[in-house]
Amino acid sequence: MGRLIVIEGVDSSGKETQAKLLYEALKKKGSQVQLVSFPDYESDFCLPVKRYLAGDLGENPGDVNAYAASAFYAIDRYASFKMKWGAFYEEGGTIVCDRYVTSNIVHQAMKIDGDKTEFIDWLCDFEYGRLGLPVPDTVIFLDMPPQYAKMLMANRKNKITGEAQKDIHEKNETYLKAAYENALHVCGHLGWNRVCCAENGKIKEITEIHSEIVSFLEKKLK
Ligand SMILES: Nc1ncnc2c1ncn2[C@@H]1O[C@H](COP(=O)(O)OP(=O)(O)OP(=O)(O)O)[C@@H](O)[C@H]1O
Ligand SMILES: Cc1cn([C@H]2C[C@H](O)[C@@H](COP(=O)(O)O)O2)c(=O)[nH]c1=O
Repeated sequence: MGRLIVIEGVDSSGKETQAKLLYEALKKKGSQVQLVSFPDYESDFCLPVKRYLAGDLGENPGDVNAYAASAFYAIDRYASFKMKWGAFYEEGGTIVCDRYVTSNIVHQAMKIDGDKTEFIDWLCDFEYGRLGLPVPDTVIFLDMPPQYAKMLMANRKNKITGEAQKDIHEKNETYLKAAYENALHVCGHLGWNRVCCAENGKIKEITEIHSEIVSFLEKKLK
């Protein structure tokens, strides 16, 4: 088996940026490494996710319950594993993943009122246990508080349509704040590795965050 490193965080926290930099750094060091990203918008298996995010099942994220929405994302993930990176991982390759099952834990578990343990247990059993997706070796949580993520999101294009329009999660500030609060909670609870992305009232430089991730991994993988 290989190694699975997940970069997690709320919307526009810098995951894609940091996952790419980490992938390039590992490749430069000679690792056998593949960069993977979820949702896999290029895949046909992603259609239910795209339609959910476009609001075809309701404009409010809560219009699709946590179990149904998680299943959409899980199908997309399963297809990606089978078709794009499972064999590489099983032969010992390193996967750097921009979002993973952990995104369902951040963005779907928050739809459950009160204690989320039962849902998270169900989800982990479903995706890791029943679907057979690998459990991450390391989850790096980019802690970008919502006020800063909002600034980074402002000028970005929609990843599905390439236009300015936001998806149903991105345009719902209440949802984004609740997702962040839930992320902080599960990060502590599930032993994810938190990297602070803002300090003294401003967002840290991309290179500074990257260096922190690299030095953390160097210590962990020693
Ligand atoms: N530390 C940073 N400082 C300034 N700009 C940043 C920083 N990190 C990322 N950005 C910029 O913010 C935007 C969002 O970054 P990125 O796409 O990496 O986030 P993301 O978490 O992958 O987003 P999404 O949740 O939509 O997948 C991009 O335009 C990126 O260049
Ligand atoms: C993989 C995955 C994602 N989500 C959520 C998180 C975001 O709000 C959207 C789309 O992601 P993007 O990176 O901003 O394009 O979907 C989720 O709820 N569950 C998942 O497994």
